Amino acid sequence: MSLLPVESISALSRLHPKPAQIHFQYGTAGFRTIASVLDSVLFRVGVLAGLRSKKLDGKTIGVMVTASHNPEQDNGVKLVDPRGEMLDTSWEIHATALSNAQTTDDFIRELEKLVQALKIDLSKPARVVYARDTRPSGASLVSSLEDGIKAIGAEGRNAGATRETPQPLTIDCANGVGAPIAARLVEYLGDTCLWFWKTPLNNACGADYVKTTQKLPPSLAGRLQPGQRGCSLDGDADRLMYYYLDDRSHFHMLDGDKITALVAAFIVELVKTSGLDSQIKVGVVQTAYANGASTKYLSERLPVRCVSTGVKHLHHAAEHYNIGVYFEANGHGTVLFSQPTQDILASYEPTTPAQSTALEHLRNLNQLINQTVGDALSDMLLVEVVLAHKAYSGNEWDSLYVDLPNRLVKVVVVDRTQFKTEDAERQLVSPVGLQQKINELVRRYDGGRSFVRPSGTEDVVRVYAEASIKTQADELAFRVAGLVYDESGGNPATRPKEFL
Ligand SMILES: CC(=O)N[C@H]1[C@@H](OP(=O)(O)O)O[C@H](CO)[C@@H](O)[C@@H]1O
Ligand SMILES: [Mg+2]
Repeated sequence: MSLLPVESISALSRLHPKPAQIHFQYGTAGFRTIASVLDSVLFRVGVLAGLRSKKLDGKTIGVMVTASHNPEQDNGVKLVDPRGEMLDTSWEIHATALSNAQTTDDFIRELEKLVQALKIDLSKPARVVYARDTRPSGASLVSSLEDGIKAIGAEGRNAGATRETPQPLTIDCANGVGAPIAARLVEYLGDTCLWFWKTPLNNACGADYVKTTQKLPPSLAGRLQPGQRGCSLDGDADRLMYYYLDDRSHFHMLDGDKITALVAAFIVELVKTSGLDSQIKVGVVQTAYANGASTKYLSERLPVRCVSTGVKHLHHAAEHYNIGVYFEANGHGTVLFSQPTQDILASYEPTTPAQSTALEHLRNLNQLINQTVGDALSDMLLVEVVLAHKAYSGNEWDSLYVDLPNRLVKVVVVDRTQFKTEDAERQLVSPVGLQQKINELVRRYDGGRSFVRPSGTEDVVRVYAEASIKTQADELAFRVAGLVYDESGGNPATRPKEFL
């Protein structure tokens, strides 16, 4: 049987001496008093939480540092048992006794008595999760608590690491139909949440500008601060692109693939936590234009299907899942909850507080998301909700996976109808033999992937290429573009000079 780690407890306990002549009491809602006298209490609560967890075979004990509605100069701490209920009342007396031991030696003696009386097996693991409210005294009290958790050798997790007050989201609607609506949204949310920036109509702004140039709309330069999130809608407000500037003011784009990853991972987590994972299957639909790194990230977490370009294909495929998430890389998309899934969410009875919270979040998402595709403002609210829940900054969101370098090239050909594809547009079947030549090229590039398809909206053929480094992605794209041009009877005199 392990012994109490007396040395580590003594050493750390001396850093948190009990003030003389104060009697503490674990009351209705734990210890609560003027914050300036609570240092030793927090340390000792950390040790006690570890012991309680060991007594319960390593189940997680919660510690909340708060004085609720009391004045700012007060603070307090309460313990929470593994299922979210308040500390078993039979332990309150131990908390009171430990908190009133005058010296470190007295404290150790009290601990030894407790371990013996309750037959606590000290070799068991211990886990403590903690958080605090917004009181100015909270940070230092949490660090006293952390010393206590450390002293007893428990594993601690700070669940209250709050996202620093996020800067407002700046929204560029390309001065299109989203603009008057966004202006009204600011009236509701206030300009601490949202800034609406009037940009010129579809001129060097909007989702398409951001996606194709991978640059900040010039009209936002100097406005968007490092770390701040921005987003651009297109003129008819059915596409959404996010971005942020890092500490060195470098621009980072968060496109439809990043939105899919953020939202799908969040929904999968909620379904699992709610206990509904055997009944509700979440899936993703992408097109061949989805970045290969996003497909890899998503495939490790949930089923992913690839379909032909265009929301009509994505939407119908998403309907086959219980919850289907789809965004084209260029920012069109939504999330669909099937009717049977909505019924399950309405009638399901959770059995734990964690299940109940996750269920509530799923019900709210079902309400928030406009499941009729084409509402970028609803998509924007969805992204903001997930970021707030995960306490993610743009940078953390961006780090879910690292995009593979890629290049999209348009090729003007004599007759684009001769280009025919299969396998969700990833294989050319006509002109005959061209796909094989593309495959031979792709094989020469590390992480290479390329496909060719006729555009359904412009008189061009599109070439997409990816590779593990940017120069190689560009080179592969221009080689394939050259091949497409030559093989489809392009005039050598007008061959674009960048084609290889
Ligand atoms: C590579 C690309 O961005 N293609 C776009 C574009 O289709 P094309 O068939 O590639 O022209 O316009 C569609 C309609 O807006 C959009 O759904 C699709 O994502
Ligand atoms: Mg549009």
